[in-house]
Amino acid sequence: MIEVNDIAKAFNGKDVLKGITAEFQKGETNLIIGGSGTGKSVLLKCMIGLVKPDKGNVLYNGRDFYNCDKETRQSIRREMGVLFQGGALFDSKTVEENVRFPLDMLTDQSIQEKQGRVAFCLQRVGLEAASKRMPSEISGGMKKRVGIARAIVMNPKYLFCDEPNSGLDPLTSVKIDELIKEITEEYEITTIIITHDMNSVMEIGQNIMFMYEGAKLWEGISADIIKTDVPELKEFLFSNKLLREMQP
Ligand SMILES: Nc1ncnc2c1ncn2[C@@H]1O[C@H](COP(=O)(O)OP(=O)(O)OP(=O)(O)O)[C@@H](O)[C@H]1O
Repeated sequence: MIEVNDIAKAFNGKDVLKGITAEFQKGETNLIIGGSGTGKSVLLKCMIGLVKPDKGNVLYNGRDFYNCDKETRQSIRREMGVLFQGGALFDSKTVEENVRFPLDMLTDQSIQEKQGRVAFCLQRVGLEAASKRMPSEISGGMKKRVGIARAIVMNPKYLFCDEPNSGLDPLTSVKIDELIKEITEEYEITTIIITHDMNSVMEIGQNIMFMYEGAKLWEGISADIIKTDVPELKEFLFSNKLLREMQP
């Protein structure tokens, strides 16, 4: 479980996060939704240590990420997997080398152990046949799969995905969502996904948090979201024509 307590952050005097408190459960796909510029990415960066919050704390299974010793912080970091927007693959490395990269950087495993783990992860995302290809030779959906394989190669307890569906067609998006949800449940990972994709909200929104101007305005499950009374959330949701037609 990840607990975020009263996280605040300002840039150049502008409050970007205004005291966010939330819990994200193990084995669930936790979604963070909201319009552009509402602070979703900054919150995620505060959680993974890329941006230091001005106030508040983040607890990883009770361990306070910003108020712990160096060794504890290092071990929490090793328990995190991140799927970056756009995949962030190294163009000059093969699929297999991209997935192996965290193992090369962070472990002293033998080459056989690393190859075994990489083969397992590539097989898990259905890409074993593409291991020797270069990123330029594979599709956008396959690149996301490589990103997922790399994000899970260290066997993470926590998985962070920044807009995993961006740039994908609807069918491929659904497949990526399903893969992330399956992996989350199978390995009991606490997964946090930033998304704009309303299909993801409805299909894999086991816990959804809606942000507006740096604050949390709503949280709940997908079955309840379209019954919301929060005007800002209604406006966000029902800008989507399909959902407008489903509006109760
Ligand atoms: N390093 C930074 N320095 C200054 N301002 C920043 C920095 N990072 C983010 N911001 C500002 O913080 C606000 C929130 O940005 P953030 O990227 O979290 O939005 P978002 O909700 O993820 O939006 P989107 O959905 O468009 O990605 C924006 O106004 C952005 O310009």
